[in-house]
Amino acid sequence: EEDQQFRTIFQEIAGDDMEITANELKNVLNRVITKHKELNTKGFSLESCRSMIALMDVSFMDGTGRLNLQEFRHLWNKIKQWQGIFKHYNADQSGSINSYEMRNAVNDAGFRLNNQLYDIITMRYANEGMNIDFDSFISCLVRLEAMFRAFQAFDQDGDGTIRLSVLEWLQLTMYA
Ligand SMILES: O=C(O)/C(S)=C/c1c[nH]c2cc(Br)ccc12
Ligand SMILES: [Ca+2]
Repeated sequence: EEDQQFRTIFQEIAGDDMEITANELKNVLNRVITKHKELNTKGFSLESCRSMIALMDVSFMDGTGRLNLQEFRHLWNKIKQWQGIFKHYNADQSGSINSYEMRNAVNDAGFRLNNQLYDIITMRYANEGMNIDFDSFISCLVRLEAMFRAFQAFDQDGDGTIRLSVLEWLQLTMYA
């Protein structure tokens, strides 16, 4: 039942081609965002939406440049889960969280990183005040989760290491 409802939403956004483009994703995410004033964000840029689609492509191994139902459902459920974590740390409704809260939020999202990675995330996603706004927060977690999934997809024997030629490496890093 809930799945049918979701399929209907997807169909409405995707249109007859049954695939969601970056522009369609931007429209639907920003429409939802306007209903959540406490997120205090201007919404996702087209560039962030392109990146989210590429990351779903990479982690679902189907480079279509658009979201099919499976990819959209995964992304939608992840954003829904992660926005809840963001709201928990955005108690003052400032619309951003600091690097210490980010470390806890990343942990709450189920990721176990090392100090160097937390610093890298702050450097890459925080603003000059060392705070991370909602869209940066979501963009960071979408990338983190997609890169974990892509590694697991490459690590067939599960030994924790992967072998990539330079061109395979470039395909991954240039697209995602
Ligand atoms: O506050 C809630 O109960 C829900 S269901 C929030 C959201 C559920 N999906 C979302 C996507 C974006 Br973008 C922003 C907020 C939400
Ligand atoms: Ca795709």
